Amino acid sequence: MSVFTPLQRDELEAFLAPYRLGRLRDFQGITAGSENSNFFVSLEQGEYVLTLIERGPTQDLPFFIELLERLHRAGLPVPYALHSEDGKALRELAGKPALLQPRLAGRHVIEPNPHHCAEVGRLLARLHLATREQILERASDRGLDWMQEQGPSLALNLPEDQLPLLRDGLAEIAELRPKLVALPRANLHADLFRDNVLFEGTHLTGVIDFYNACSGPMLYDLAIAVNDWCSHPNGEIDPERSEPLLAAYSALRRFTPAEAELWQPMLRVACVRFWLSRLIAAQHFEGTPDVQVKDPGEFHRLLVARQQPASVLPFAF
Ligand SMILES: Nc1ncnc2c1ncn2[C@@H]1O[C@H](COP(=O)(O)OP(=O)(O)O)[C@@H](O)[C@H]1O
Ligand SMILES: N[C@@H](CCOP(=O)(O)O)C(=O)O
Repeated sequence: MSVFTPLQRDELEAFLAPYRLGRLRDFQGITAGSENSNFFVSLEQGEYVLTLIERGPTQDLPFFIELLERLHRAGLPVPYALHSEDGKALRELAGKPALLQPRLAGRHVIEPNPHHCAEVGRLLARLHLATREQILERASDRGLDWMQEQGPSLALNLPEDQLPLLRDGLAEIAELRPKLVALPRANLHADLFRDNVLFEGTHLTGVIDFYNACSGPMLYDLAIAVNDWCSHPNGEIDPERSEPLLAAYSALRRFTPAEAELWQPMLRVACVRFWLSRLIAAQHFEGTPDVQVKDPGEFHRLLVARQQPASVLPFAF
């Protein structure tokens, strides 16, 4: 999104003082993103990102802080909350929960090639391996139950010809639910889209926006990533990108036969999840200045394409 909560220089200076990072040189709101208000903050001692949390239950913020701290300690290129001089990682600014994090280098890649995709596969495997032995439990607030709750009312506003697809998607989720939740679990990013990853060349330098992170089946993270990183504009999966992503992942963690069996349905579950959340965002924010609204139709196209077998999980090697 965008900046939902504008900041004045003097209130920002007062907020930053306890980090002891020198004087404020400059700051600017970040227009990318869709959930929170983010600002690039330039201080004498370096470059930072300030996030004001705009959505979601604030009782979950310690989860995000602990997860990122753990991933940072495991050597993953993630932001993590800096502590002020009185030891606080989570503070408040303009009435919102606020975090100050180091600014990661790199840029978003809009048209990824097979090398970028392999990096994304490796990163996901590292994230899962770093957490699966000691999972920090958090149910997604946009998980399977949420889809079943939201789907029917959102369906009411869909064009007639899109309805059956959503209805069938929700029915499949209900039917497969016991199998999906029994898949191998870890902590998930659960939103690993291109606009949440930074690259320098083909080297992955940062993963951001962990506010959908949760515990759940690792395969779901793969499905979310493949849908976004490896799809043609018509929604079909491009094997030249999906195969390197899945191969790089499985070189670090082998897929199980149950994961291979559920791969196609999981790709559809991930389509339904983001189709619904984009429909909600479009309802709330369409036409609002400075707010980026992503096209729900993209996930309709992807879900249409995922009705045919789309890609194979390399579980055998
Ligand atoms: N730690 C960071 N380092 C560098 N850039 C960042 C960092 N955090 C956020 N950004 C920038 O801010 C933008 C929005 O951040 P994001 O977390 O995706 O927002 P939202 O929570 O609103 O979806 C990103 O696209 C990226 O350009
Ligand atoms: N990356 C998603 C937006 C994040 O999902 P949300 O449920 O937190 O809005 C997208 O591209 O739709």
